[in-house]
Amino acid sequence: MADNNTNGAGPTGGHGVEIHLDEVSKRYPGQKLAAVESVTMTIPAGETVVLVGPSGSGKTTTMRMINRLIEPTAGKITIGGQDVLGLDPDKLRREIGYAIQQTGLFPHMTVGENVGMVPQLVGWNKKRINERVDEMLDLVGLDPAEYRGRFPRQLSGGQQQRVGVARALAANPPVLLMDEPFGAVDPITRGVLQDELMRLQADLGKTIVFVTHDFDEAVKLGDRIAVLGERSKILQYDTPEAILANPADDMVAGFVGAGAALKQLTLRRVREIELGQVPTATVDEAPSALRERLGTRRGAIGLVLDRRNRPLRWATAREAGAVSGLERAGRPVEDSVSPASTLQDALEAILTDDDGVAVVTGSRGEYVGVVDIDTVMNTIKALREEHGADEETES
Ligand SMILES: Nc1ncnc2c1ncn2[C@@H]1O[C@H](COP(=O)(O)OP(=O)(O)OP(=O)(O)O)[C@@H](O)[C@H]1O
Repeated sequence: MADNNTNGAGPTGGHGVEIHLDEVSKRYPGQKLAAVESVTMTIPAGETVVLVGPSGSGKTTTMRMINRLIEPTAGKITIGGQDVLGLDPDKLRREIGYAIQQTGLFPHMTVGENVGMVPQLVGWNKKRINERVDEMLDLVGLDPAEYRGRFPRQLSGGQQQRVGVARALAANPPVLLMDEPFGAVDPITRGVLQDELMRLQADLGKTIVFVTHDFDEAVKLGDRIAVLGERSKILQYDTPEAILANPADDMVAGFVGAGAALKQLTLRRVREIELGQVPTATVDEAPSALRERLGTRRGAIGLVLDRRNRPLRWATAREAGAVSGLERAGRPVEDSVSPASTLQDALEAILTDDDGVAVVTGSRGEYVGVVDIDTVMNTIKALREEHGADEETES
């Protein structure tokens, strides 16, 4: 918004800009205590920052002051260096995408008219609006021909949320404010919508401020999370990894909830850790070859690979010794994970494997390495150390 996009940006416009809150407060008329008290934070350009905190902590109030749906009582807010209090509020709001749980769609307007509303307000011509509407509906996974002419009540909850996101993005704003946008849909649809938002954001690079009271949603979507306490006091503002590894205090720990260590595993990919290796042999080799590579270590297992290096079977030295051909040795490899899998997926595979090992395969299904429980435990430990958790407990 700062620079070039006042009439709706072209394809390269609309990239995120920094938002800065400087000692921003809000006291509602007639209230003794402020709803938001002296919040200072910087939301970096192009990042998704999630505000989480208990009900009534002031998340929505804080967010709505950014587009001046609520006027701050004190403090300063800048977007891309521009002081928002110096801007015309209507113009400001057209340049900031806004998506909310209740979708805010106008019931008497079609999906197309809802999505095209802001572009129309800022004066785009009809052709450009129509093209943009179709492009946006496509982007959020709704077939324009089918949905453009429908009314909101003719859509499912998840589809309405998609339209809400399409509308928020229509004028290509650099900043997107999202207030529990997926709060009203079932958990499966919610997961799908979260994935879609992440995919969109990877391409669009907006600055997104996202409010939720669901910490898992915050971990999934946030580049950073601000955990807010009463009156929007910032209890911790950091990456999901850092907050999970080392919550700043008991309040944050309580909010993070049980299973913080397990949640960390959703943030790490198999490709980021050092894989283990097991002895291998191809099906064409003699069983003795695998037996020799496995040596005499008890419980050691190896992999039989096919001619294209894809894992076929797990076998111990003894199992290799009991067959005339490796294609029948041991037991089949049931499952594998990829370098892009999360460590949580890997842990799942480890726990369901008889020998507690997950095999990792590359894009052509070829053997790359293995992950076992020790690797996963060491990763959790390293994460804790990286984020200073141990120093803290010692001091
Ligand atoms: N219009 C208003 N007038 C007076 N008080 C208000 C108004 N809007 C919000 N509040 C109060 O301000 C505080 C913060 O509310 P806010 O909606 O920002 O919290 P929140 O963290 O978004 O909560 P939730 O998760 O329940 O939506 C609450 O104590 C609320 O009662």
